[in-house]
Amino acid sequence: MSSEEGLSSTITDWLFINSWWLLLPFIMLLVVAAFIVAFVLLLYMISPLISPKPLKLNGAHVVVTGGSSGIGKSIAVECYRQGAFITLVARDEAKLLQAKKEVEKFAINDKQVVLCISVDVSSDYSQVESVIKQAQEKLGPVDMLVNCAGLAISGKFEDVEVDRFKKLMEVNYLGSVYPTRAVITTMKERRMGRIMFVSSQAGQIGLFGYTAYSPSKFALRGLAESLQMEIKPYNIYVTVAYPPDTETPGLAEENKTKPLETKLISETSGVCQPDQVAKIIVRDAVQGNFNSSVGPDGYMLSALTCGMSPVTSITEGLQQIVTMGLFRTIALFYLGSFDSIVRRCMIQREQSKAADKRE
Ligand SMILES: NC(=O)C1=CN([C@@H]2O[C@H](COP(=O)(O)OP(=O)(O)OC[C@H]3O[C@@H](n4cnc5c(N)ncnc54)[C@H](OP(=O)(O)O)[C@@H]3O)[C@@H](O)[C@H]2O)C=CC1
Ligand SMILES: CCCCCCCCCCCCCCCC(=O)[C@@H](N)CO
Repeated sequence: MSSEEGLSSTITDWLFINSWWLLLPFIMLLVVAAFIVAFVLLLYMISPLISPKPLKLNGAHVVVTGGSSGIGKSIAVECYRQGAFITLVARDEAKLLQAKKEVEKFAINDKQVVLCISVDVSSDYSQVESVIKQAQEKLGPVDMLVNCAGLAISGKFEDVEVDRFKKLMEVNYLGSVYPTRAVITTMKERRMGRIMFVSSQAGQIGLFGYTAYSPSKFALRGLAESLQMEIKPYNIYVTVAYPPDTETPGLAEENKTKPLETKLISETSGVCQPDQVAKIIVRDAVQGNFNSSVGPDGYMLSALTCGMSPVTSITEGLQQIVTMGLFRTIALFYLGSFDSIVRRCMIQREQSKAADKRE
């Protein structure tokens, strides 16, 4: 008996099986597992090649549209706290000045400046272009553009005035295209920059009451994906943020006319504070992440709706691969519960209408 046969018979004796061939499936499984581990390790080794270098906010020029209120103002504060120079863009001058004072409280050195510019980002491209030019002359080329100016209107499809559909596309979509168009050439020349679009969880999923709002936020994703493919070789990174309901003057205004269904469905992912949302968004933009989500529901929604969006870290890609099926399963339950909210509200409405008639 050769020593090899001796070894295999020892193993087979030990495992109480009569032929080592029976071990073959396990050996194959081990080999496959080893390959997967090696593949993942290799991916991590090349990950510095695909992840962008973080942007230094200290001394950078950050333009925030919609920076006079809510999420935009919190983003401005967060960047200012990290040493950035800020240009706030919005229409109302009084609100701009008030916001400037609030942001200035968070200075970390005496060189920092907050500039205010009053313009409607959605109406006339040449106006937007000229104010961005002014801002660049005063504070230098834009390192990061935050497109946060936006408006939310909710209501049943037939209740929303027809002109509101156009208005929302103008402010939420074109109002992001114009400032981006005004900074992109300089960014490409400098081969650096960050562009952020503030979409919404309602830009990842269409919901009752958001027939006018959701499309304007979905549009940003299409813009962001296309633009990112064009400008990645120029070292410019795009981030799309998908916040849930956030306690801002904008949300208070929207809530005045929000259908009950929309309220109940939105409650699923709760209400956030603007400072908390801003911290996450700014961190993701600095790191150059394409996707920025808030909270566990936000995380699941983003993994589930990643589609063909660019991937900015190996971990993110692996998480998407592993979790997608599971999250779709969970999503089916959510969808079922949303449908039942809508059905219950309809029945209730009809009952109260019938009661009104009887009186
Ligand atoms: N709050 C929320 O629940 C959520 C909000 N979002 C999105 O985040 C963004 C900010 O929302 P939020 O902070 O609630 O909004 P706010 O209403 O609190 O602030 C909106 C800001 O945008 C400015 N703005 C509006 N229209 C224009 C315009 N045409 N041109 C220039 N500036 C304009 C406003 O200033 P002025 O009116 O003076 O121009 C203000 O500074 C929006 O895009 C919104 O859709 C996304 C998810 C959740
Ligand atoms: C695995 C699947 C998980 C699914 C979770 C689904 C959660 C849906 C909640 C959607 C909330 C929409 C908030 C819109 C906020 C907004 O943009 C306006 N408030 C602006 O003012």
